[in-house]
Amino acid sequence: MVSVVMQDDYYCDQTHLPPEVRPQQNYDHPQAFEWSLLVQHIQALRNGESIEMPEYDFTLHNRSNRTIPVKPAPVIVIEGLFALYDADLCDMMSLKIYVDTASDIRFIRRMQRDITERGRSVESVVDQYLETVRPMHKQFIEPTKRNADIIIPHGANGPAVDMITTKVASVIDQLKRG
Ligand SMILES: Nc1ncnc2c1ncn2[C@@H]1O[C@H](COP(=O)(O)OP(=O)(O)O)[C@@H](O)[C@H]1O
Ligand SMILES: Nc1ccn([C@@H]2O[C@H](COP(=O)(O)O)[C@@H](O)[C@H]2O)c(=O)n1
Repeated sequence: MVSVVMQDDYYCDQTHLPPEVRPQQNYDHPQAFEWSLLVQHIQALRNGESIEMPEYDFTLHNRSNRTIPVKPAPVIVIEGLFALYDADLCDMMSLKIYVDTASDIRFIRRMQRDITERGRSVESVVDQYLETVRPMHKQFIEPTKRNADIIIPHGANGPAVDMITTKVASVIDQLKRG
């Protein structure tokens, strides 16, 4: 019923870069992503074709050598920091949602996640946050709020989820009626 495409998995392949250089890249700039492949994959899913989504390994700062098969479905969810950035992708969306969360909460979650799941140190998370994550958020992510149909404050909450569920059900209903 739902195909989920994670934008993180479309970070550019960095096999050409020496491993010691990879951690220094700016991963919060739009150029860090392979947009053409993401757009191509969304178009394929919309045309009823399956895709092989790349798989990204944050511990290696590179794509893994596996892919994730994604089947087409009536609902396609694109989730990620830059989900509302690209105009071509936004044009294909029936519902655009920006989930807002306070910056201190984001930072705490990121610190815990990057250390437990992505092989990072406290120092590297703090350095990266100050050098790229924070300024790029202000420059590129925050403005994409303007592209949203719905802005959810304070993370997911019951009434917002109910509204989204109702809207998605109505889009599916319209599709069924043709
Ligand atoms: N609503 C929430 N309440 C508590 N912790 C959360 C919530 N959402 C995400 N987290 C935690 O924050 C961290 C980052 O979540 P993740 O899904 O990786 O975020 P991102 O949106 O950046 O991909 C994870 O450890 C996750 O468990
Ligand atoms: N090699 C990489 C690639 C990306 N990042 C950071 O991940 C963040 C996006 O992932 P979410 O799951 O939080 O959406 C982004 O802010 C990048 O800085 C990284 O650290 N290393």
